[in-house]
Amino acid sequence: MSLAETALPFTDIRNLVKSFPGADEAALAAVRAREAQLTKPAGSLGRLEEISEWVAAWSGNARPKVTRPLVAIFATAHGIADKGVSAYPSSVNRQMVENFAAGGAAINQICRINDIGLKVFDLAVDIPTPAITEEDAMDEANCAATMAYGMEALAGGIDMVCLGEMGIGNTTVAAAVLMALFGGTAAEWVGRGTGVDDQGLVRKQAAVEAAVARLNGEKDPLEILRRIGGREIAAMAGLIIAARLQRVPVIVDGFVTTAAAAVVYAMDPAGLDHCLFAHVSAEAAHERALQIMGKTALLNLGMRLGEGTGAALAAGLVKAALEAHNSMATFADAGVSGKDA
Ligand SMILES: Cc1cc2ncn([C@H]3O[C@H](COP(=O)(O)O)[C@@H](O)[C@H]3O)c2cc1C
Ligand SMILES: O=C(O)c1cccnc1
Repeated sequence: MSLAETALPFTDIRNLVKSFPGADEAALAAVRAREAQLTKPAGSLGRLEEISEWVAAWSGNARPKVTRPLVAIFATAHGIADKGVSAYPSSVNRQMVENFAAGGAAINQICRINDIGLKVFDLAVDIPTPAITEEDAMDEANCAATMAYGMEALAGGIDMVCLGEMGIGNTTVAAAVLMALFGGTAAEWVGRGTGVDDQGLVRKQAAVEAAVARLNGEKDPLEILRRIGGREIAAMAGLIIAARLQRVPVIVDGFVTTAAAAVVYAMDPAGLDHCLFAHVSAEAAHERALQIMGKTALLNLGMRLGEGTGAALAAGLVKAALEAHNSMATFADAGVSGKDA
């Protein structure tokens, strides 16, 4: 299918968000009932128990399983990268796409060890979107088409999806989107990304301020995404929306993927209930975004890579949680004494 055929205008996307299903309460209750029977002290698997409940609630399976997990990496280029806001050049984007294909990136190793599929989606990786300090990144048709393209990552029976991205300059774009959505100052949203020096940080802050100023107070989340976002952020926002409708749990990675999630959150504060936040990135403002949305990340490993690496690590824990839930013996099966028996 061509992008033009799959393109949705923003009104259609708003309607999709309005039709979001809630949690599957029956599946959730079934998991809680089984959890209570398993041979361990009640609650002793901590957040692993919550993970089993979360997969059940959002996949609609009383015996939650993940058999086809995928890391979807959206790769693109940003005009803003030419303004000295990243420690690396945009040529890295295509080189990393080739590295993903050759199996040489960090994400390849984490996917292999956790038996997770990996697909890279090329969002015109050699054609940067205009610098958001000066021009809108996308027009509506393009932004909606890119969101629709992101939705296609669920094709082929994917039953859990991890968000990943590659796009030099995208921590600047993510900071601009988050500031426009949630307020605050550029200094509060900007961090060192790939490792910019102090002067780079000042340039980044100025770029975020200029991009947000261009919006003249625009608060519509899709307009913010279109005007000062980027293609990978649009595709990931689309994927989060499609996953909710198709009952596929989503694992959000770090700062950049959280900016995509924040667009959906701003449209519907319950719209991320099917998303697990994998880790707190070392990118300073990530924790701030999580706090605003009331999310508690699973891991804190000091990582600041992107590519979906944190999400893929969390996916390994999800698999472990589900294996424990589904394969442990019950007190009755194993003849183990229950509490105070
Ligand atoms: C070799 C390399 C591999 C990467 N993999 C992810 N990123 C990460 O760094 C970029 C964002 O940081 P900034 O906003 O500072 O450019 C994104 O491409 C992100 O995915 C990488 C960056 C580099 C250099
Ligand atoms: O947390 C992230 O997503 C991140 C941080 C630094 C560079 N790229 C991505």
